[in-house]
Amino acid sequence: MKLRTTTAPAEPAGSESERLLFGGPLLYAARWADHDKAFFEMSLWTMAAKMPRLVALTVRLAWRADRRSLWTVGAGELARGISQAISLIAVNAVLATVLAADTIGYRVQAAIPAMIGVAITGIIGALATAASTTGTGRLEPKVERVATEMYLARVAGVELSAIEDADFNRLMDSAQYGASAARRMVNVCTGVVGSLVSFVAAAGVLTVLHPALLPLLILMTVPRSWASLRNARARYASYLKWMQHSRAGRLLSSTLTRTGPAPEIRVHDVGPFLLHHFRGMSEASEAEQSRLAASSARIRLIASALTGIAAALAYAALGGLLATGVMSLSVAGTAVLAIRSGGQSLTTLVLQVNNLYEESAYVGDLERLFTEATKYAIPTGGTPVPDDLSLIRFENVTFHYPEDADDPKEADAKEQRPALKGVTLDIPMGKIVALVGENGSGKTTVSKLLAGLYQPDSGSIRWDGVDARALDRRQLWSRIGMVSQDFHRWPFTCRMNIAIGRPGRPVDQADVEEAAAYAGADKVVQDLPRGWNTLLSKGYKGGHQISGGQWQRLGIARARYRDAEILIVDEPTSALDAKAELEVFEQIRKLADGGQTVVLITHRLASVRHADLIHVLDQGELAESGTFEELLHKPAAGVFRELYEMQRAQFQDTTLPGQRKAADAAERSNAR
Ligand SMILES: Nc1ncnc2c1ncn2[C@@H]1O[C@H](COP(=O)(O)OP(=O)(O)OP(=O)(O)O)[C@@H](O)[C@H]1O
Repeated sequence: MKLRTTTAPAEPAGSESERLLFGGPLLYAARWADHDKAFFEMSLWTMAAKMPRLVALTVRLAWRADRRSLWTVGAGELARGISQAISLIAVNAVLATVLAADTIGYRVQAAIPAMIGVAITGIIGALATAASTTGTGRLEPKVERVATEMYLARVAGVELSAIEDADFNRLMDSAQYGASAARRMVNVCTGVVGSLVSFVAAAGVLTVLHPALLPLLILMTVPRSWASLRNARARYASYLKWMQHSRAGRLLSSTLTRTGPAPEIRVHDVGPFLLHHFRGMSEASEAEQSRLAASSARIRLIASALTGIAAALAYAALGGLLATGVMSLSVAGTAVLAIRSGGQSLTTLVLQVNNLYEESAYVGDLERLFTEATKYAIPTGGTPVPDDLSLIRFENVTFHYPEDADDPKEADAKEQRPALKGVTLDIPMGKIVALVGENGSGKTTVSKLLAGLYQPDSGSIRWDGVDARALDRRQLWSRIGMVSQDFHRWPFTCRMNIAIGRPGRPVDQADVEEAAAYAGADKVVQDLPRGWNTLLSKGYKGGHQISGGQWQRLGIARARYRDAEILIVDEPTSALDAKAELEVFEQIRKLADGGQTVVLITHRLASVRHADLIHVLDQGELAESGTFEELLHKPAAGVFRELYEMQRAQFQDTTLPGQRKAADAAERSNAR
């Protein structure tokens, strides 16, 4: 049985702003893209089969978050339903006594115990509802927190290759809504349990009163249930269709309020332009909202008319039963009450089940992320890293970056070039090893493989003969400090930006200051308004911004503070002034004197003069290796010498004030 026969919503044509700014209907990875089709093609049975698992996941999350509150909610809902059933039976007793053939005084007196029963069950029902509401209120934020923590822990524990994988990325994107959906599911599940218990209570009472009444109750609720299902599905279909559009609208508004683009928005006067398109995109989705509201009103109107007809049928049947003497007046009165309360419960139940399904799609993504994250999880344990390490060797290492699987046709058409191909090189401990080569030659890739962030496709990286794949990865990382090209600028205090190099230990101010002095970051701190406590993020109160070169000094200080055996520095001086650059290279040289291994990636070839070993990479392959002198004085000029000559020529061409280039002078004398 299909819930709906129509297919998934067609691709949106896109608003004018969307076309102008984003080149047509947006190509973002839609977080619903994976399950929109599933939703629309899903039969009621598949849907019913899938839901218990997702409800169980939510219950497990709730159990983990706060089992006491979970018990409270369960017991509260059960008590509410039971009190409702007893209340109906008591009402029946009251009516039977009041309508019996006797004096009014006697009848009222006789009905008092049943009336007390109605009052007590009412009080119990109210208390149970209050307990359930309090429990749900306590559970909801905790479930969201537990689900978010699990999500974050799983994501933090996967390999870097998974984080860069397009499919996993899409899953991370959609699953991030799973935690808030799990929170809402707690409420919805409570609603389902509550309305189910209420419905069962009313249906039970009705069946006892007369078996023919139950189908009448169901008949009365069918139109309203149909309408609510239909409207919810229309809302959802519209949501799918317009999701990327709304996301783009939010992108525009957030761009206007973020600090990063703020200078350009002002200088280039982009504000009114963005506002104009924000309005354009909002108006397009407002039109969709109006269409939805009108269609929903229409459906409700039809449902109300059908409910009216069904109610008339039900009451006519009730009248028939009364007229034929099959049912007494008191039973008919109770039946009316039971039909009303059962009808309400059933409508709520259908609505809540519908909500449950909507939310469970998001929770399903969260569940899928948990499964996928386990597949890509960084292995725990392994061979201990040798204590007195003497050599790391890359043996015939070939490596491709994970491909973007978005367009397999494109991927097939263009055989991906490996980032590294058959690279064999040595990194002796306690030395300075430089990696040089042109842009894209594979230097950073070598450093990332060395740091255990990726594993080679073929070949191996051996730490004193042990394949790095077998090593305990956490231990391996504890030996490595890294200042990558795009090292993170933490939006924390200046002190924390250095101390985060050793996050597992308490902050040691003396070590922080030593590391800062080492990297020349002490001068940066002196100029900060609140010294070490200055928050290095402009968007917050007291936040302060520092220059790219100042950040770089902090990055180097952070790696120094980490005090790891192997320090990888990728373009450490790109943002430094000439004086600071000389200082940093001098400090790096001293590190090796102290026994630390430094793997230095740089384009400034003059700076690798003091390296013990230079590896030159060219298009992912090792072109040559040697010391600075060896590489410059090879009989046949290699890549290194070529690059070095080019850099040297740039400086020789530079004319200082009061000097004239030789060529210039020759030209002028010729002209004379
Ligand atoms: N995360 C990544 N995903 C896919 N390809 C990548 C990734 N990082 C680098 N590459 C590709 O791998 C190749 C080697 O890049 P790598 O960053 O190692 O070069 P590099 O020598 O460090 O360059 P540069 O001097 O510009 O920093 C390049 O072709 C690059 O496009």
